[in-house]
Amino acid sequence: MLSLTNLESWYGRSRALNGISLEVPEGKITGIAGRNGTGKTTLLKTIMGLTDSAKGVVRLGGRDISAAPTHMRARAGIAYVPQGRGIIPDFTVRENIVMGGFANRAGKRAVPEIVPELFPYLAENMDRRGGLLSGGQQQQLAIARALAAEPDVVLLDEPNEGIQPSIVEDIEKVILRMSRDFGLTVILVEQNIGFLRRAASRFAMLEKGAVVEGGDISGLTDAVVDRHMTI
Ligand SMILES: Nc1ncnc2c1ncn2[C@@H]1O[C@H](COP(=O)(O)OP(=O)(O)OP(=O)(O)O)[C@@H](O)[C@H]1O
Repeated sequence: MLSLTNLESWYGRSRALNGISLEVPEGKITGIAGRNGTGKTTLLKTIMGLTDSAKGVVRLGGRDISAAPTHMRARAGIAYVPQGRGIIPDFTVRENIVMGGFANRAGKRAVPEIVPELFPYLAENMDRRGGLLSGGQQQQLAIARALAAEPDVVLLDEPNEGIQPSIVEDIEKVILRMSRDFGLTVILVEQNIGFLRRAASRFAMLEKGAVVEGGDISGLTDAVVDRHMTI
């Protein structure tokens, strides 16, 4: 279980999270929603220790990792798939995936066995340069790289943003399988409310760096969406 208590987070002197507390159930998908600029990405970055400074407590399986540097959080079992994917264009598909193995607790530096089943395109194009892949294929690559760490928790930041519709469905299936078949705990930042309702068991709606609504996914009603997401 990942548990966040009173998280505050800063970029320089500007505070972007204002005391977020969230219990993230194990093996389930927790959805994070909210308008642009409300702190969704910052929440994921703060869990990874990637903002300039932070306060509050991040616990993973009961262990307080709030003071741990990013690579130790990765080693503790949290993998981050950032918005914009962050793949290395000059590395091959294989090299990009294996890079994720730096945080593998069993010391494995390999393409996970599950990759061919989840991502047939990647399996068939292991020697292709990452930069030659389409946006959707790069998103798949970023997820495969996260899985190379064999994490317990995966943080996904708008995995379907800017991706051609034909691949969106494939990526959604993979996200669902992460929790249903592999028992991974997932935090999913997602603007597509339909997918959030299908995939997540719990949600948190953010406004100005704070949780304004949250709980069981059944509480993510049209009224809540209208109140906090329409512009
Ligand atoms: N690197 C940064 N330096 C300074 N301020 C930042 C930085 N990144 C984000 N912010 C600010 O922090 C606040 C939260 O931004 P964040 O990116 O977390 O929002 P978001 O909900 O993920 O938005 P989006 O949907 O646009 O990705 C915003 O006010 C934003 O301007």
